[in-house]
Amino acid sequence: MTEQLAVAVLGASGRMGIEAVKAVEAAPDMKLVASLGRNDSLQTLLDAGAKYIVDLTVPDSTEANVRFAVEHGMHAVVGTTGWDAARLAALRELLAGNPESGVLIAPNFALGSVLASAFAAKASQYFESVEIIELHHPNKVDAPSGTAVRTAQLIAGAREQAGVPASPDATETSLDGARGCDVDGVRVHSVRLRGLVAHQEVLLGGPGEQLTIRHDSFDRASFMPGVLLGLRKVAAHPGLTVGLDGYLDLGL
Ligand SMILES: NC(=O)C1=CN([C@@H]2O[C@H](COP(=O)(O)OP(=O)(O)OC[C@H]3O[C@@H](n4cnc5c(N)ncnc54)[C@H](O)[C@@H]3O)[C@@H](O)[C@H]2O)C=CC1
Ligand SMILES: O=C(O)C1=N[C@H](C(=O)O)C[C@H](O)C1
Repeated sequence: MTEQLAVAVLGASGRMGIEAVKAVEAAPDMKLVASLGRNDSLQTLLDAGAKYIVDLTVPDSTEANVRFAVEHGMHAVVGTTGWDAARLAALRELLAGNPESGVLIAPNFALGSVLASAFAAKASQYFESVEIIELHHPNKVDAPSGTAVRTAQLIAGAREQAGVPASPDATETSLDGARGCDVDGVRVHSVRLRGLVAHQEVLLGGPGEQLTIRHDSFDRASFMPGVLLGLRKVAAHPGLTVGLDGYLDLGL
């Protein structure tokens, strides 16, 4: 039998961390060597012999955690939000000096969500208007969601490449926030509602028609196959990969 992957979960007491601990423990090709909470020292990773980390913490912590992992020769699978362009650029630079390590920053681990974002980007080249509505549980600390930001960036890139002009919008006066926020020219609206987990709709409008591409995560179990896939693939992809689609052959 091949050697088991020595995995540490950071944020292990959180909503996602609890699921990830269970998923790694149940995976025959993995061994959970450490589970870290907010007050645990990163030194624990070295003492436990971790070779892979799964980061499911908070935007304020994730950058330092990944930096530590890379500087100590580990691979990192990261679901935490907050990886803006400046943070990604700093990480790329760090990885250039540590070329053995692989890092996956995955805004969403659910396969359906990854597909929905890719389909939306493709479809957005053929519609005049596009807007995103993301809907989440009310305990979420960041808005808009990382998934919505990523989806908007993919859409903006696809439309720019296809030469599609900005979505029409005649708004002259509005209350603050009424038109959501602007991510690379795409309007994103955030809903926080008790009972929800993680959901997103991309609305695409053309003359006399609308296409809606919707994905729903009803349970955090939906994210676990993607976490395990990321762990199995990350070492074979040194450097930085943004989006689980980087490990999939979507052919879109
Ligand atoms: N990529 C994906 O598919 C998904 C990503 N997320 C993202 O994952 C992150 C976590 O989400 P939840 O589990 O819902 O949040 P949560 O708030 O339930 O859990 C975060 C946990 O991290 C802990 N923590 C904070 N700093 C830490 C540190 N330095 N070391 C270790 N633990 C630390 C907190 O005490 C807390 O227990 C968020 O950024 C969320 O947006 C959530 C769901 C899916
Ligand atoms: O906080 C969450 O719950 C989620 N966070 C990620 C995001 O911000 O996109 C992924 C998923 O939407 C759930």
